[in-house]
Amino acid sequence: MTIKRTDFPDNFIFGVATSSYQIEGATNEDGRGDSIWDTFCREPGRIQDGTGGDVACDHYHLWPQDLDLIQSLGVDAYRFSVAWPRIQPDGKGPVNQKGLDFYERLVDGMLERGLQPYLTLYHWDLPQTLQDEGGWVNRETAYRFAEYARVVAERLGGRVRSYATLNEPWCSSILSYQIGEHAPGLQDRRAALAAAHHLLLGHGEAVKVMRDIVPGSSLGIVLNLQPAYPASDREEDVAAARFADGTFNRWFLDPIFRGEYPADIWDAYGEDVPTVQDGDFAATSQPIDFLGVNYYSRSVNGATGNVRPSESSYTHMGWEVYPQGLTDLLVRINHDYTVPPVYITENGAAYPDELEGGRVHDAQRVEYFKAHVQATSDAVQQGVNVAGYFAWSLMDNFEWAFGYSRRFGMVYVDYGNQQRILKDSAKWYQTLVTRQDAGV
Ligand SMILES: OC[C@@H]1[C@@H](O)[C@H](O)[C@@H](O)c2[nH]c(CCc3ccccc3)c[n+]21
Repeated sequence: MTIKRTDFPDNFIFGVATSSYQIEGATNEDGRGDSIWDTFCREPGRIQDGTGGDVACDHYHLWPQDLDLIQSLGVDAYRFSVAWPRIQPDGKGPVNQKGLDFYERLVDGMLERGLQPYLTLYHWDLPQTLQDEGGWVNRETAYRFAEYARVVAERLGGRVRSYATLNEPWCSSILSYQIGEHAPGLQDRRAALAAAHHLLLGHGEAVKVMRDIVPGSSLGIVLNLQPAYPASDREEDVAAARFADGTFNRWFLDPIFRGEYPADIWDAYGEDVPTVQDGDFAATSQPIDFLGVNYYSRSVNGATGNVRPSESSYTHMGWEVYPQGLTDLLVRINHDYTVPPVYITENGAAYPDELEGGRVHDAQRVEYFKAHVQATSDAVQQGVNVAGYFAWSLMDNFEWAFGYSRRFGMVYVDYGNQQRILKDSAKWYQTLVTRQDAGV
């Protein structure tokens, strides 16, 4: 039975998602300051294809046509992010009015087209000047973030009703300061855990500030959550899965929804645990109006490392296609935590798309979306309050350390001429969200 729009509540939101650094380009235009990703991309070897976000999808100039494209898909909402370095080129102090003007025009463009703006304040493009002072490892950055949030909310508050503070603090801390694959590319677990704490503190401080400026708006945070399954029921495999669940998921869910770090992981981290000051957990765990969940895949954990089930299929990122993991994850967080309405703020897959006669037959991506939209519906049927689903991504874009070598878009981007071409998956999504028979 093919999933249909009517399998969801009438007020369920379907959308598409992007982020500033991945699509905008124009990195030196209208007063924008350097971000840590501009710096990172200039460091040889950091990006697989040696590229950066200087041009990307040239969305900074092509945004009217891109909003037309989004509107043509028939979606209800558009999840985008604001580039902090466009708003405060030095990360603090003077505000760049041209940067605010751009996002004001962009948001007005969404509203004129009947698209609900879902704004993310921080999707990884930290102003370089703040990194020069320690970045998220420096507790002060949390307060600079709250000041930035104030500036954005004061300008856009009358138009935007939904704000996510952070996109994936796990990526902005562990992947960036411990694993080192993302900017600023450090490998220091103590630094990473300090960064994670200050990101969550910044989230809390920003929510506090925004409650007064945009009363009645929906404030939340977006987490990448990855359900962890033991490779077998052997004790050491079960322990490995619990540790993975702890470092990936509970290390962020607990301070937000319980006002504490999980004790098992806190103990495992030993000397590397962050300095927690009085009042920090009151900030990190203050009430929010939604939780954004970015889901792509699961992990299967064994005592000697992750396992790749041979019977599964894998995306171009090497991630297992496992839609059941989305249902399991949503049911689990709904059971283990007192959560507000949940949005799937990102879900999608990269495949090596081929442009053939002006079309892209991305059958695997269509199947991926069908299965995961179905998995979302299954969670709703099991009582989880899921309020929306955003496909990652609207269009192919800069895929961080993979550069342009991975295509996640439901719309193909020919970077040679910046043409946008709807893939079959965009057409499938259009039939789903516009309630036509999803006969495809
Ligand atoms: O990789 C695809 C997308 C990125 O383009 C988005 O900017 C970012 O929000 C995003 N997050 C994830 C999941 C993060 C993850 C990290 C480590 C392991 C598995 C998944 C996938 N994506």
